[in-house]
Amino acid sequence: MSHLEVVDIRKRFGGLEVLHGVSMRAEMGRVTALIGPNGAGKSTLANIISGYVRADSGRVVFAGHDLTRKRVHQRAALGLGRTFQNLELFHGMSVAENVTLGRYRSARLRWFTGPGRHDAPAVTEALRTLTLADQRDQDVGSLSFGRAKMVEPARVVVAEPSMIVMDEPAAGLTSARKAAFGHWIRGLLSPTTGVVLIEHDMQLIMSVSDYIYVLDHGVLIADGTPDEVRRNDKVREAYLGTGEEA
Ligand SMILES: Nc1ncnc2c1ncn2[C@@H]1O[C@H](COP(=O)(O)OP(=O)(O)OP(=O)(O)O)[C@@H](O)[C@H]1O
Repeated sequence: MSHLEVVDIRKRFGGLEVLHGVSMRAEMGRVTALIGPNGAGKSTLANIISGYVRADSGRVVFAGHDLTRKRVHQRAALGLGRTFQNLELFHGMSVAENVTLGRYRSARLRWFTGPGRHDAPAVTEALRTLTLADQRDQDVGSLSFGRAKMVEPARVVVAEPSMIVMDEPAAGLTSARKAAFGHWIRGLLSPTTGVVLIEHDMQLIMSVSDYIYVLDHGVLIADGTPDEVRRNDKVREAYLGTGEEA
């Protein structure tokens, strides 16, 4: 009952049909990846799951709740977390302050976190596991790109979500940082926590994912284990068309 499911989602922006009836399912304790060439509709689907964009039709169901008509904060309160493709950090505030803001996204936790509680155990733990502990009091604006990229996932996990949708969290990272981040993602998993990962880096995807959905031009062209997807001819074709290898 506690999985995330999207059922027959359709979305059109003006004359452009971006999602043509997409269905997928993400289980707790697993990394479920959503991959596909540029413009395939991955971020649009993430926005529909988290409530930033409304689908034209179809349903989003999480932990037995129909989220389709629920607002972003209601979805967050039910345990749905989301990282964004573009860094949305508050310059002029410290790393710890930026991360602490994530606690306020969750109505469930609001009572436990007063202003100035940058030392909440969840904040300290997120900073430690994402190697930001030494930078906790620095202005986020002074961080290197690689470290700044870790602030958003830290901000999301401190809300203690049970399903975390990550939109290209590793884009632009060095391969060493990507590998460490993949390890961190696996460490998030538990019987009550799952991850949906949108990512272009095939090495990262193949190493961290339990199950993969492949979207191309708004249509799911394949799904399966990393091995099944790697061997799929339609997937190879979609990626070879963009010059990338599956
Ligand atoms: N708000 C919008 N208005 C109009 N068109 C949009 C809007 N958002 C997305 N699109 C279009 O929808 C299509 C899918 O975009 P989307 O960002 O979901 O793809 P994506 O798979 O996440 O791509 P990428 O991997 O490049 O991030 C693209 O053609 C994009 O231009």
